[in-house]
Amino acid sequence: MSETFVQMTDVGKTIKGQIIVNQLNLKIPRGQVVALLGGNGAGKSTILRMLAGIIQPTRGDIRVGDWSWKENRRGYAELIGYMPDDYRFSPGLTARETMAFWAKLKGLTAKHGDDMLARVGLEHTGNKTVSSFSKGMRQRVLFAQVLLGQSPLIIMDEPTNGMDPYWMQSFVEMVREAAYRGQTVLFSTHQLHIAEALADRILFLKEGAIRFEGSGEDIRQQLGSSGMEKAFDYLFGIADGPR
Ligand SMILES: Nc1ncnc2c1ncn2[C@@H]1O[C@H](COP(=O)(O)OP(=O)(O)OP(=O)(O)O)[C@@H](O)[C@H]1O
Repeated sequence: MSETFVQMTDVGKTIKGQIIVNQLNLKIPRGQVVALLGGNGAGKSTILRMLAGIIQPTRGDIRVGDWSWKENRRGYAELIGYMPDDYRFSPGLTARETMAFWAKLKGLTAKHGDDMLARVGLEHTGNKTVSSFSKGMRQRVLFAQVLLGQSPLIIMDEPTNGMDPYWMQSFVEMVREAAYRGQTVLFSTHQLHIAEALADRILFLKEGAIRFEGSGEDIRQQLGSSGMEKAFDYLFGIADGPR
């Protein structure tokens, strides 16, 4: 797991004069699962959106595989599956129609869409409109979408938001399988146990910068059994930081 697949070099994002992301440097090897943690407004979604090519950095460079977005937008986009944190589904479309649409965009058949819907346990509700689904069910549709086409890089913004414990566990297993197949995964979460269960590497963000990082094991070794909570307390300024 040594080949760098994602590289962010001196990446910054300023919006309306406010620095949102500050000189971010990050290398992610192929097949690594990385969790982004941080309080509200820490910059997680902004970083994920820049990586997904939805917004552009104000400065610095982002490369995924052989491409940067500036050099080859199409080549770059083809490497990426993105699960946004808020997605407005087309009101009249069923889950199957929605998946068929996304499958077509990726050059796949409607059958691929159906198969993926079954993987997230929604085969029996596929003919209902997605707008009638609960939050957790909508998240599972979005997760099915991100798994379509086995993109080399999967980017997910708070993917387990609203998922019940059973589907959180299934989510963890499916993401692990994806990483085992060599897909690289970057996701944000507020759920410390999901980050610990899933990520090879956890990045703690504050004010658009990485303040602390390591594996779940590293964090426990440095900070004891409640290491994740301690690191989080540090982020919120409640305790002294990890040294
Ligand atoms: N388009 C925008 N216009 C103005 N400010 C923005 C814009 N996008 C992001 N911001 C600001 O950037 C900061 C980081 O936002 P971001 O959504 O990246 O945080 P986050 O870590 O994902 O937060 P949360 O955990 O609440 O989802 C916030 O202060 C936010 O208000």
